[in-house]
Amino acid sequence: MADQQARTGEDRRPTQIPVIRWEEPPEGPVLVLLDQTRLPAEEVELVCTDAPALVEAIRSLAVRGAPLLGIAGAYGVALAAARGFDVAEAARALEEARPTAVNLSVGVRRAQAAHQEALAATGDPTAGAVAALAAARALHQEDAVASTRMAAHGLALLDELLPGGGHRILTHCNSGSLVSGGEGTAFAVTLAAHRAGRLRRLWVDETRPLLQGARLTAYEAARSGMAYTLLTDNAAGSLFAAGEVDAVLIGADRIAADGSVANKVGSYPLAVLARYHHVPFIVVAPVTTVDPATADGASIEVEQRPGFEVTELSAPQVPVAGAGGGIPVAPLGTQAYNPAFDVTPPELITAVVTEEGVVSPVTAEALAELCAGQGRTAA
Ligand SMILES: CSC[C@H]1O[C@H](OP(=O)(O)O)[C@H](O)[C@@H]1O
Repeated sequence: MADQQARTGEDRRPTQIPVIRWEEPPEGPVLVLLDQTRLPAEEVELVCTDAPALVEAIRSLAVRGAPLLGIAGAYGVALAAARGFDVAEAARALEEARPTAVNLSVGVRRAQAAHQEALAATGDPTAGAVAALAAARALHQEDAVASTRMAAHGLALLDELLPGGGHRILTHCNSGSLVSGGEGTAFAVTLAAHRAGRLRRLWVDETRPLLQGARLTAYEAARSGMAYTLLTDNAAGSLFAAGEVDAVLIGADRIAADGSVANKVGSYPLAVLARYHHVPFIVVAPVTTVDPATADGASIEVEQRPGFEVTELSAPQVPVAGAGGGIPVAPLGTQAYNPAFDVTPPELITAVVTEEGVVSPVTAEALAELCAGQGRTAA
């Protein structure tokens, strides 16, 4: 059935994509971002010289994905400090740019704390700026290491749950290098399975409305050479019914203290399908995505995005047509419901894979122990 549609990647470029970098040209430090709204058609870089520009890049999803938002937020604080802007104001604006991914505030607060500590110790704004940049670089590097470790833990879990190899993995949204300082979270596990010769196929949900799957995961899968097949979000159910899915792997934007997981909208229905069809549903995320201060799923703020993202098909090269500049696919004036995320309860999650290991079953106690190991508690 699907074999003839299976693609083997045509592009052999490195799988590690330079999504973010700090540069110090003569005119002053800048943050350079790969503009993910232009992918896969164009690889265009954005140059941010201040926090407001970075806030806009975050809001438009030019830079996106929980771990990368944390890294970008930390660099944003460093940029404000290095250019002499109000660091507290920049930190506040960055944290408020998108509410659901906890990593954003974790990254911002880590760089801001480093800045404040150095400034208090020396009274020297340059020392503060240097400390904020060091914190951002450290977070960037830590995330790369975490990505490698999550990939190893995740592959070992797949091999344990699915003996015999030839894994057929379904993923939703995008969780590769485009969300990470390394090769990503859930996608990094599929990459590890591919390199080990144990990935039979990656099923890629297109992930309406912004198509992170079709535009970004397919882009990353093609670069890796793995066999992958794109599908509409609506087609996932029939794949489960046909017995074509061995496991679901997704990322996360915030994991509450009770184990509830906020991830791209469409993740919760996949968890229900996986439970009904007795398929493992695996969340892959760094420990920084676990938020001890958010008690449960109902406490997670789910970002509501503009309706035009649903009522229009947008593409950079499309001349302005609808309110959002895209091609209307609904009558003008149509109201749309557009939550960016949904929440999956812990009882539907087989395991959470982090750089510290696998949590299964997903319990508040196990997550609390994980966070305590990194000195992060609800207080
Ligand atoms: C592994 S973090 C990636 C995570 O972020 C995505 O959201 P967005 O594209 O809106 O930033 C999605 O929830 C992914 O699972």
